Amino acid sequence: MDADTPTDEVLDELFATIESRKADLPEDSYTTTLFTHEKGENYVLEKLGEETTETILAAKDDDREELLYESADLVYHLLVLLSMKDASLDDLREELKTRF
Ligand SMILES: N=c1c2ncn([C@@H]3O[C@H](COP(=O)(O)OP(=O)(O)OP(=O)(O)O)[C@@H](O)[C@H]3O)c2ncn1[C@@H]1O[C@H](COP(=O)(O)O)[C@@H](O)[C@H]1O
Repeated sequence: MDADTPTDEVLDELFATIESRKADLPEDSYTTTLFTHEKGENYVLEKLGEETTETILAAKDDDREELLYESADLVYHLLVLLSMKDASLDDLREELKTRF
């Protein structure tokens, strides 16, 4: 993924990168540390809890910049969790579509 990626493709690119890290487990990757952590998926669940709290605090502070930053952290960790559980971004899209 790079800065030239069209905005509407960012989530797909990010999810593809996460899937690639899951397959290859390169050493210098934060995503790899999530897939290989000694606490297993519990570590990602903890991170999701932390990022959720930080997102809520940013909203309560009316800090738009921080809200977007923490929301991005939250979405990234959620996508890692979906990948870890062998669910995909398309599965998420399908679920959302059933609610239209
Ligand atoms: N989108 C992300 C992304 N969002 C958050 N993070 C990491 O998630 C961690 C968040 O944990 P913390 O909140 O503890 O981080 P922190 O900076 O100490 O604290 P805060 O200021 O965020 O509260 C940080 O280490 C961030 O770098 C991410 N790490 C990777 N990605 C994407 O994943 C791709 C692959 O990354 P690697 O696996 O590292 O190659 C990258 O190209 C990015 O596109």
